[in-house]
Amino acid sequence: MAQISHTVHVALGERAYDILIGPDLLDHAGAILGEKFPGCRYGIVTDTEVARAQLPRLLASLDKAGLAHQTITVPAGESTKSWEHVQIVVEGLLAAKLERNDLVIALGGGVVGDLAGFAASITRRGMDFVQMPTSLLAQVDSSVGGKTGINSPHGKNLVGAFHQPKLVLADLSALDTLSPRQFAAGYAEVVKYGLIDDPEFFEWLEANHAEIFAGGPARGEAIARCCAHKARVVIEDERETGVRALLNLGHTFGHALEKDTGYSDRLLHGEGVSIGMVLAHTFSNRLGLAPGQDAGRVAAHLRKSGLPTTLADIPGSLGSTETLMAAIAQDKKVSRGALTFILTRGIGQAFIEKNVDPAKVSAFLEEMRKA
Ligand SMILES: NC(=O)c1ccc[n+]([C@@H]2O[C@H](COP(=O)([O-])OP(=O)(O)OC[C@H]3O[C@@H](n4cnc5c(N)ncnc54)[C@H](O)[C@@H]3O)[C@@H](O)[C@H]2O)c1
Ligand SMILES: O=C(O)C(=O)C[C@@H](O)[C@H](O)[C@H](O)COP(=O)(O)O
Ligand SMILES: [Zn+2]
Repeated sequence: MAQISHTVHVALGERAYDILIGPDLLDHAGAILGEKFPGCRYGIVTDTEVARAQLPRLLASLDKAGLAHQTITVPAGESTKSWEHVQIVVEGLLAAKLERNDLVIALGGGVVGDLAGFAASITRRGMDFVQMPTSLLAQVDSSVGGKTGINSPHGKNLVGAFHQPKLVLADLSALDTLSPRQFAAGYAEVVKYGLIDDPEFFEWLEANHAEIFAGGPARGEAIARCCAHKARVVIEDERETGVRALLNLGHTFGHALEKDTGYSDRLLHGEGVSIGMVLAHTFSNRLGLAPGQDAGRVAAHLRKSGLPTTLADIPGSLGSTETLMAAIAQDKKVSRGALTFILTRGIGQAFIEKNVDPAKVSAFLEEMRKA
């Protein structure tokens, strides 16, 4: 029997699903899927590193349950979120003769989840999929909420679809093979939930982050709290017409930096979010909205967790401020040409600010480059 330590329900009417969290879910995935989706065959999408570290557990459990499956393996890393790999995944699903009512499994981090989810959304005009997140980032954020897609040379996540999974299985023991740098990157998105509107959670993280990193019971609790937070927001605003934009705290800056560094190992998504959240707090302070000590406290906690917090922490040289501003101008929150930022009045008091003056953003970035 699978041990399920937490269940979070995402109540989206006919698109509702559960997030199951537990220590050994990949070993029981076959039994869980066989009962929930009788008769289905499975197209597993994973990357080279996860294929080595975690795929054998999933394959063994599907075989034990007698479920038919084919695996499509893509290269690990952010550059795999590309048109080229959408084509490879879609053609792989078709070559495996998976039918519209079969299921795609995304086994991996956010890259595999976003890519496989998008491929599922367009294959045979829409196949269902199951998220099996194996990175901390994917367990607390990307596997939940239905944003899928790829990057473009024009910007981050500019191509995609809203496509909710049918089920999320978050196996806590999968995190045992994740590198410390990747774990820390995922932790930035954990901190994000506290900074948006839950100052008590941020305080709890300050007190418990060592146990979360060490793999104690606080880890599962943190993951469940993040999923519950994200589920609440997604239920209220599935397609980001309003409050869901709060989940983008730190991302306008972060995405521009990811594009500038070529979607490479120079800056992981969570690292960009870490720097972006510090910039969002500091910018809010410069605009007279938030106390300076809050930005300092946020930066101190992220730094203590092994994350970069300043532009100078990014290895190599950055493009010009104009280049960064051009990337920011392609952000999906831009409306009628006006910039939207998630700003804050302090820890746990984020808000959506429309019509932010680009000249102020540009001057702020100039200041931060010299800091
Ligand atoms: N859809 C959303 O709502 C959403 C939310 C947040 C982030 N994202 C996206 O998610 C992506 C980042 O996700 P990520 O941080 O998981 O990156 P990732 O998918 O690249 O995974 C990180 C690295 O860790 C490896 N890995 C993953 N699980 C492992 C395991 N258990 N053992 C060993 N290695 C493992 C992967 O192979 C990869 O090299 C970005 O593209 C970001 O834009 C999407
Ligand atoms: O789910 C959301 O909504 C988020 O904004 C979560 C983010 O952590 C995530 O990085 C998301 O992919 C960013 O969305 P985007 O719309 O700015 O591409
Ligand atoms: Zn993110």
